[in-house]
Parts: sequence; structure tokens; C-alpha cells
Amino acid sequence: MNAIEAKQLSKAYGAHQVVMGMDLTVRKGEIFGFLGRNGAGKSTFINMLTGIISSSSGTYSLLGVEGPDSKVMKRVGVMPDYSSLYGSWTALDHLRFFSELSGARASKEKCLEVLRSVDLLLHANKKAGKLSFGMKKKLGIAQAIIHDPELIFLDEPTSGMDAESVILIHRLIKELQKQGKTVFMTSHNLDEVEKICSRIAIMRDGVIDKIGTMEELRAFYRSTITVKIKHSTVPKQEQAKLKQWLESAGSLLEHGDAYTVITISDENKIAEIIRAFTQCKADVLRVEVEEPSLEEIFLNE
Ligand SMILES: Nc1ncnc2c1ncn2[C@@H]1O[C@H](COP(=O)(O)OP(=O)(O)OP(=O)(O)O)[C@@H](O)[C@H]1O
Repeated sequence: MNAIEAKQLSKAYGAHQVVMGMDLTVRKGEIFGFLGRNGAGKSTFINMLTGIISSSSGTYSLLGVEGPDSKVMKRVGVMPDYSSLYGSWTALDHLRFFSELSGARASKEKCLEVLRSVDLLLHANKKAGKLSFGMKKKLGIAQAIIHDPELIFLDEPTSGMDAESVILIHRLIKELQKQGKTVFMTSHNLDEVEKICSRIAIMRDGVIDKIGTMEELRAFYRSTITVKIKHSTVPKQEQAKLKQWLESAGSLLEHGDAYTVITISDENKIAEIIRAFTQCKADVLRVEVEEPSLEEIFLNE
């Protein structure tokens, strides 16, 4: 059973087609990263899945149940927009209220345990209006997980958080995955997505432009493997031969006395490059290989 299945899901506001026939499958137990530029349609897509807005056409299911279905939503956690917190309620009040809404009625101990997991225990009795932006985000994450849901939607969970908090939330998300839960998260932080997501979809103009694991996405952009070589000076009589060989192996970006940078399309070429230097009587002192980052893939539209 898949955690999320969308088939030809669409949303239009008047003549403006915001989501155009989206097909998407998220497997159970995945940490799925959902990316796209501002206005790509990510929130609209999530809002349809979580029943906040209705779709114009298409179907979807969550945890195998065709939506919209209020019963299945008790097994789903959604991180609310921080602006929807009640300023005069404490962090603890929020968790109690939201767990009751889902029918789980978490005990005070459970609420405190969840607040501890997002490092808000010391602020349990603080009014939400007095929490900092990062703390409000943490409270939103706590609300999304208080009822022990199987599927969790997190909208930019770490934006505006300090570095230590980001690490804490990444650990928490991985822990949720270890418990068998599925996390569907949006983020504008590509490093974060690259680090913790098992699969990634990039949305553009209302459709999915790219989808796959980091490895699969990289496979489309293998032409940009960059190899940086620190080497000893190549003897004069070998220099022309080596340069000619390197130019036939890939795009030679830099070729100096002690340092060479080349981009190649096939990682098997790396060993051949090292051999070419050795055969031309130069020692290879260090080799660095850089694969395309998610940032390059994201921008390469
Ligand atoms: N209620 C609405 N009425 C009309 N247009 C809307 C409405 N909600 C969203 N849109 C439009 O739909 C498009 C997609 O918006 P959406 O909020 O889904 O983008 P997003 O990918 O989540 O962006 P961001 O990264 O900025 O959150 C935008 O052009 C937006 O103006």
C-alpha cells in the first residue's frame, strides 16, 4: 500500500491552472522531498491532499483510502501554518487541543514528551504569541506528530531555525522514518533535501518536472562530474600528449603545472585519467570528484 497516490490531480482558479494533472506515488516509509520555485503549486497540491481545498479534477488516496476522507485524516499529521497558532494559548494547550481534535487525546506526559522531542519542553507553558518564529515552527511540527500519525506533511519544517535546531529536526524526521512513518516535506533548502530525503520531486508550472532518488536525478546530469587533480609537474616532452588525451576524455577546464580540472560524463573515466598522468610520468597527489548537486539539478531546467 502506498502512503500517497495522486492521479491526474488538478486545480484551477478560474482560468488559472495551478496544478495540471499531477500523478504522484509516495511509498510508505519514505522521506519525500517536494521542491519547486515560489508559486510552482506545491502548497496547492498539498492542500488538496490534506482536504484544505477541493480539487478541480482527478483523484487521490492517502494510506490506501480514497480522499477526501475525514477518518483517514486522523492517521495523518499536517504541520499548520505558524500564523494559525492561538497567541494566548500555551504550547501545551495547543498539543492537547490538536490531539483531541484527532481523537487521540494525548496525556500531559505524552504532550511533554513530544515538546521535548522538538526542544520546547522549557517553553511548554509559554503563550504561543510569545514564542520566537523558530519555536512556532517547532510547535507546528509537534502538532503534526502529537497523535502518532502514519503519514506526516511538513511544510518547510526548518526554515528560520538556527543550525542546532535544524540538526535536531533532521534527527527527529529520520527517527519518524525509523518508526515506519512516511514524511512528505517541502523545503527551499536544497542541502537539507539532499541530506535527508529518500526521493525528491521537483514541481514546475503545475506539473512534476523531475522525480527520483538523488542517484537517479544525478544520472541525468552525469556530464557534469567534475574531477580535480593535484599532481606533480608533467615532464616537458609528455605535456602535449597528456593535454591531447585529456581533451579527448572530457572538457578540460583548467590544466596548469600542478592542478588540473576536467568534467567528464562517465565515472569510469576517473581511473583512466589517473593512469594517463602516471603514464606521462607525473605523480597524482590528490583527486577530488564532485557530482552534480541538487542545486545544479534544480537550476538545470
Ligand atoms: N486561492 C487562490 N486563488 C487564486 N490563485 C491562487 C490561490 N492560491 C494559490 N493561487 C496561485 O497558485 C499558484 C501556486 O501557488 P502555491 O501557493 O501552490 O505555490 P507554492 O509552490 O506553494 O509556492 P511557495 O513556494 O511560495 O509556497 C500561484 O500563482 C498562486 O498565486
